[in-house]
Amino acid sequence: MAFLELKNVSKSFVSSRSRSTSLAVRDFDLEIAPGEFFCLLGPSGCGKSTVLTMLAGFEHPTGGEIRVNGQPVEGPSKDRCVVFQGDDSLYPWLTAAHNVEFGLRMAGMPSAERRQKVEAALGLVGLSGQGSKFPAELSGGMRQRIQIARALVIQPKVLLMDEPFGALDAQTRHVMQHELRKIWLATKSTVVFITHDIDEAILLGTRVGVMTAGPGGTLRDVVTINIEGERDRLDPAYTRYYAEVHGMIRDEVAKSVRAMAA
Ligand SMILES: Nc1ncnc2c1ncn2[C@@H]1O[C@H](COP(=O)(O)OP(=O)(O)OP(=O)(O)O)[C@@H](O)[C@H]1O
Repeated sequence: MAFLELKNVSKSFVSSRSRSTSLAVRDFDLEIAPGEFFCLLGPSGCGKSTVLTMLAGFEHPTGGEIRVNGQPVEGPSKDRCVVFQGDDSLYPWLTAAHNVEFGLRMAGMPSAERRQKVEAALGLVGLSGQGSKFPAELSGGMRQRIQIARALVIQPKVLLMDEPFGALDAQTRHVMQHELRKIWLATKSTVVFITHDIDEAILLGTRVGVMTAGPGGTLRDVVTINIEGERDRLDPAYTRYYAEVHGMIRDEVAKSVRAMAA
């Protein structure tokens, strides 16, 4: 059963200065089942973030249709939570726990229930006992985990993540990938995850979608990653998937280089 559906979706932007139109995404068709972890890869500028912002309801398709649980997406919803790259969106004047709690407070949840949920969310991201610290007292990786906890605590039906680990150093990134995989195995939320990193996509995704080069990228192929449980870069299956996806990305990058040179 499809939970997220993108049917023949296109998106054009009109420049406010020149009034010219540029195509960001074209004829994008995809169905995502509940509980999937779908990773979207593609060359820079192919339209990955545009797909995500349309799923979030921040932008509207100029063609086609997007449905979540059978309902057309008409705008943002608390059922679809977005985590962006970096940690700029935390409130610096609130503690980590109060940042995580913010959405629950806005929803009017009683304080005892809020505290319990915040503690559980901090535990899920490996930050139990760190709730009284302010963002400035935490490392970049910890701040990013607070962002993820803030999204998880409201138990959204869909978690939309746009390169959430893009700004982290390699070591922290590996730790965060491992933790996100564990969180997803425990919660089985529906996740759409944008990344540039083939390794990250294969470590995390149940399926990996590869987009064609932009401008006006579309979905080229989807690879199902059949590796259960924790994933390991030394697993021969990992290497096979890596080679398959890498081949597709290499072709697409070569096409975009040729198009730029023409
Ligand atoms: N708000 C906007 N207004 C005008 N053009 C936009 C807007 N957002 C995106 N674009 C254009 O749409 C195209 C796709 O951009 P998008 O950010 O979705 O690509 P991407 O695959 O996420 O890129 P990257 O991997 O570099 O982050 C680009 O040509 C970009 O300039």
